[in-house]
Amino acid sequence: MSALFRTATIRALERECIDRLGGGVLMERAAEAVAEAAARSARRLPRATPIVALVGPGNNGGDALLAVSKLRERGFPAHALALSGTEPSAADARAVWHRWHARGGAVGALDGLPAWLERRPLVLDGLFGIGLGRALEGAAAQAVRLLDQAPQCETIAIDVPSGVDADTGAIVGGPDAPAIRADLTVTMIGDKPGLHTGAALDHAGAVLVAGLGLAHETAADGELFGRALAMKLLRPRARDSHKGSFGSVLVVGGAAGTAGAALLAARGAQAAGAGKVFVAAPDGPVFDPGQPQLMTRGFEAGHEGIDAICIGCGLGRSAKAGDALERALRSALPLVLDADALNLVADDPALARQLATRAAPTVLTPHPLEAARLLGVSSREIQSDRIGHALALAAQTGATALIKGAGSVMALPDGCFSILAAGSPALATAGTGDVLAGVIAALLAQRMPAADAARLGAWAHGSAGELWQRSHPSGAGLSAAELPALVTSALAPA
Ligand SMILES: NC(=O)C1=CN([C@@H]2O[C@H](COP(=O)(O)OP(=O)(O)OC[C@H]3O[C@@H](n4cnc5c(N)ncnc54)[C@H](OP(=O)(O)O)[C@@H]3O)[C@@H](O)[C@H]2O)[C@@H](O)CC1
Ligand SMILES: Nc1ncnc2c1ncn2[C@@H]1O[C@H](COP(=O)(O)OP(=O)(O)O)[C@@H](O)[C@H]1O
Ligand SMILES: [K+]
Repeated sequence: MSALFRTATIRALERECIDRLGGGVLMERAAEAVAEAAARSARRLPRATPIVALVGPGNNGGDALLAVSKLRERGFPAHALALSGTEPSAADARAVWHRWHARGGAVGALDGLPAWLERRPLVLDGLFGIGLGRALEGAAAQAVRLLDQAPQCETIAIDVPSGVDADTGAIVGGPDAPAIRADLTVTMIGDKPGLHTGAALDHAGAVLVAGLGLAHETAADGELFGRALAMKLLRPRARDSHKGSFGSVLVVGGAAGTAGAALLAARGAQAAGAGKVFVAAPDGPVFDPGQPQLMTRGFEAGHEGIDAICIGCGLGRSAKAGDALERALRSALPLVLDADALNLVADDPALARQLATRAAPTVLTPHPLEAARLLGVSSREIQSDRIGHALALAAQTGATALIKGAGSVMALPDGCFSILAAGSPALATAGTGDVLAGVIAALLAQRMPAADAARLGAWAHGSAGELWQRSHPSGAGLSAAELPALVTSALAPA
């Protein structure tokens, strides 16, 4: 499934369903999905592994308590530890709470968790879901810290790992605030953007969507772009083709000291299938001894014969660089703006105006700090809402905006967004972004629309990182120069 739903949409779907079916039905289904997932995990774990559910004050806690009840009916040793000893205020959770107590069920206090952790339980996190309104504190925060020190305990988060914002993927209260680290998140009704980008990637684990019987694909707010969608965009190379069929990319960048950045972009362009690749560098021609087919162009030369421009990698911020950017923005060619091209735009309102009025396809590929400069905020603010800021950047510039980093986000000026479901921390090394800029330019040169080029390019790049990590499990040591060959593999039709 690829549809992503914001909390407000989930709430609307939930209300619609409750109006139709009455309260309690969705919680029944949600708890069944959690119990099923927990039973599957428990069967893999040593016999008699206890299951301990952390029960919060809202309906997330209701899901957890009802799941415990269902697991006990199936014979599993499941137990509940509640954040509060008083009945929940949320109606559905309160009904579950009363039924549980009426049947003589016991609920322990959350401060009993340390004794349970000695028995390596399977933990169900039902502290908070989409109703989390502020940072975890008190006993809930303490429980999360204890679990962090017990990584050997498998954890299943109910709906959202407690502490994670379901819309943004940021930790509520900031990067150092407490949040559950789950092995699996069973998320209700539909998938959530906040499970797939930024900090959430270290908290959600695998994501299992429990649709609860609601049909709602048309209500989606965004898209999770993975292999299935990527494969649909791939076209086989025509047999009757020649190098002119696949477009010519001009890479503008590679000033003295950072020539490699432009050469990496050029390698990326070639790896993604460009017919011809040219490099124009401000301080004289640059060469890639391993890639003799790359051609050079004078820095001031025009754009004749070029189908897409990739500008900014190692470009520097000289007056000459600014002039080249002005010429590229003025051209009617598809354009990728990366690195110093983005910094130049951030510093110069005239260039920013030119970008905003550009009609030809334009893709911006900022990392969070570059995005921050363009939007006049801090990179911490960008990371606190990567999707919101990608949308703001697309709206401000009229371009396709790709905010890179774990769970890259692509946004369009019309308000659509995609999260790229591919990537690896192996890519966190200098020069990998240059390769990506070249890859996207090559797809543009092959006449792919900007949104498709950005999504497919970023997906292939992320998948290349994953491919590398498969044979290098530590994820350390990838050199950007190795990446293009892996991008080519990722772009192979299934
Ligand atoms: N209704 C249904 O049928 C279905 C519901 N579903 C389930 O319901 C979940 C949503 O339930 P929910 O709206 O009750 O919110 P939830 O996340 O449990 O927390 C809200 C409570 O926490 C409190 N609170 C918040 N932050 C806090 C903090 N930092 N520290 C302390 N307290 C804090 C807040 O109190 P307040 O902010 O008012 O003080 C309130 O009491 C959803 O994620 C899914 O699991 C689905 O299964 C589908 C079917
Ligand atoms: N932890 C990570 N997880 C996934 N992708 C990452 C991670 N860190 C970096 N990347 C990817 O690596 C690339 C780095 O680009 P960038 O920061 O522009 O580097 P450079 O300018 O050195 O080329 C981006 O595509 C980014 O998405
Ligand atoms: K939870």
